[in-house]
Amino acid sequence: MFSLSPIETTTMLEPTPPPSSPPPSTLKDEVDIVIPTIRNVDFLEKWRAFFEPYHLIIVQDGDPSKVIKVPQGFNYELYNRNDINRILGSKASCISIKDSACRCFGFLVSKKKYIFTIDDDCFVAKDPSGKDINALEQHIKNLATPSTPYFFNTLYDPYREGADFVRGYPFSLREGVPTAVSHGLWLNIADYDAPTHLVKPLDRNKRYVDAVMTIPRGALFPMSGMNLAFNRELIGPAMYFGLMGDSQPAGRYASMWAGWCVKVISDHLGIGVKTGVPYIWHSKASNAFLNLKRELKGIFWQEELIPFFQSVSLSKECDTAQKCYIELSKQVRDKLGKVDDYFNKLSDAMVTWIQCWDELNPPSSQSQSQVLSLSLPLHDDAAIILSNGSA
Ligand SMILES: O=c1ccn([C@@H]2O[C@H](COP(=O)(O)OP(=O)(O)O[C@H]3O[C@@H](CO)[C@H](O)[C@H]3O)[C@@H](O)[C@H]2O)c(=O)[nH]1
Ligand SMILES: [Mn+2]
Repeated sequence: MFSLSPIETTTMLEPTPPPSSPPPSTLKDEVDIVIPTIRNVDFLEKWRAFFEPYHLIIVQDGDPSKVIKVPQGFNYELYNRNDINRILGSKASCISIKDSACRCFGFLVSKKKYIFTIDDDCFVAKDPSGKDINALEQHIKNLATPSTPYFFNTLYDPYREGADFVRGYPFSLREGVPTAVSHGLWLNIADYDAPTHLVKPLDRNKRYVDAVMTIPRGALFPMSGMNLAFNRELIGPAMYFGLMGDSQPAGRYASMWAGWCVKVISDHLGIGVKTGVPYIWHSKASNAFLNLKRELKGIFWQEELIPFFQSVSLSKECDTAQKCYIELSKQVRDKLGKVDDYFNKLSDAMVTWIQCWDELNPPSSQSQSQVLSLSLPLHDDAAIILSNGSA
């Protein structure tokens, strides 16, 4: 068994004026904010009004002897590489080094229902009216309301204020399904790949689209870890960010890999993935030339990975995210191992990740719901799709 003892846990050091609208106490106890960092986390000062009531899990990448300065008044745990090695032992090899993928260690050690993960160069954005966007609050709203993966609502998220299901939307599908993931977006520097950044270095995203939509069942999407929230109890075991960075052939595909696994598993379990608001302000692009080197293999591999994920089918016995993930890891080895030996290693790392997950989150502590047996009054078409078990 692992023993968790982060090198630093701080409590509120000095009374600070409460944020304008403090979260309900229950909610504050249901969310961990996970931040991967290889620098300081001064950016938290800009988020204080929204983040201070919450617990932070800071995953320090790079040199563990470097002291990461955290602004006073935040309640946080900080884990560096020494902690990861101490807590996971030989299994620590599944947590990437020198890549933002290390953030998934924070998902592993959290005990909360919801995770919000954000990069340390992401700041509070303003909506078109000039109001600061409380990204965390919007993510929780997205996660707390159902998704509609089986039938697209053209007025987008029907559960948002001022919206609803449009005419022709089957009433048998209006209950929706639980939401596993809320994928937020970015103003200023969008999460582009290196080639796009290289050819469009001056591109800045100024377009604020006030919409949230469920990504339809069967559709994949390129998940970014920059501004992301999820229900840890529903899909946490599938949120592994893979083997990236140091001594790995690819980098900067961590969140995409996780997103493809999460989406096929969410489709199988009958839970939803939303994308859209909230926006954050992404302040800087990392070095596009270095990123091109890191991404190169991934750019070629993804042309083989997408057909693989589009063809994934999971057995009916897979009624939890863990079981789905283990079955998926076998398919990765069988079908992607021939693309590159890296995928055999990744398949093993997926199994190691689940072992870590189960050891740090023993079933008694997990209120992970078994697959949501689709008790929905399903429309015939959707029922037919489901009975084929096709993703
Ligand atoms: O070796 C590293 C490098 C970075 N980090 C931390 O990860 C995030 C993202 O880093 P950064 O903002 O420098 O890179 P971006 O290109 O803007 O990030 C996007 O690409 C993905 C990188 O793989 C990332 O998920 C996307 O958001 C920061 O918090 C860095 O401090 C790290 O931990 N280790
Ligand atoms: Mn960034």
